[in-house]
Amino acid sequence: MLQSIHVIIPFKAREGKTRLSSALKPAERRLFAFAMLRDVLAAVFGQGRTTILSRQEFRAEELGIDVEILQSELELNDALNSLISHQADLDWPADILIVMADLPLLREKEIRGILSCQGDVVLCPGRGGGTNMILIRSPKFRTCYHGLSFPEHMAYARKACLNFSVFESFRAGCDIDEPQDLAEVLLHSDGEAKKALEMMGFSLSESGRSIIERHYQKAI
Ligand SMILES: Nc1nc2c(ncn2[C@@H]2O[C@H](COP(=O)(O)OP(=O)(O)OP(=O)(O)O)[C@@H](O)[C@H]2O)c(=O)[nH]1
Ligand SMILES: C[C@H](OP(=O)(O)O)C(=O)O
Repeated sequence: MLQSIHVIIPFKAREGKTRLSSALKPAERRLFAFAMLRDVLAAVFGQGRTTILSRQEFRAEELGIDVEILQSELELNDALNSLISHQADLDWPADILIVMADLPLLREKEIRGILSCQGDVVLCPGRGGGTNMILIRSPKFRTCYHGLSFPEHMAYARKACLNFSVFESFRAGCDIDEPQDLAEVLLHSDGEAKKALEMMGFSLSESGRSIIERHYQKAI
């Protein structure tokens, strides 16, 4: 029988996506972060219990989707590892799939893809050495996000004598961190994040000087 899955989506409702500051104002970054979160929620829909692990409180109406929200002021790893420890204390009723909230290119196909991989742990690398998704089947695993987390997660699994595999995917590997990443949203997605960028005046460039350009700055 297939093990059930508990999807956990870490999210910062405020002060997030600061690396986009040169392209988006604070209110635009918040709007865009919520739009990317909606795209991720659409990709994981139907896979199992889903929890948004939010650093800050936010009104469910702002998201506009009925989903469990767990607010924790703990740092990312402390919050996640507390949830993993709790799952272990409950004799592991479900595997845990951690999916970052800044993956707007994600589709159900990538979620099915990581779930089909073997191993006590399945790691999905992001660009620049990060880890965009982690499927955890063992209560012995703990996260070590930030910096070069992908090699650090592999090292952790080895040290804990856990079998791990790597799920490589263009879409799942495309986390939106820097202004140049915004082009990927316009090029490869049709979801809420793309609509948000277009509403804010972004489009693919016809000039060839840059991939995207901004025709206007609509007050939001
Ligand atoms: N719950 C929670 N989520 C976090 C935390 N830090 C990052 N995240 C989320 O994890 C995902 C990937 O993290 P980052 O790419 O570093 O996101 P970020 O911190 O908003 O980006 P920068 O400010 O540009 O570093 C994003 O969806 C964030 O919302 C945290 O401390 N707590
Ligand atoms: C959370 C962090 O995201 P990044 O800062 O690499 O985008 C990571 O993947 O370790």
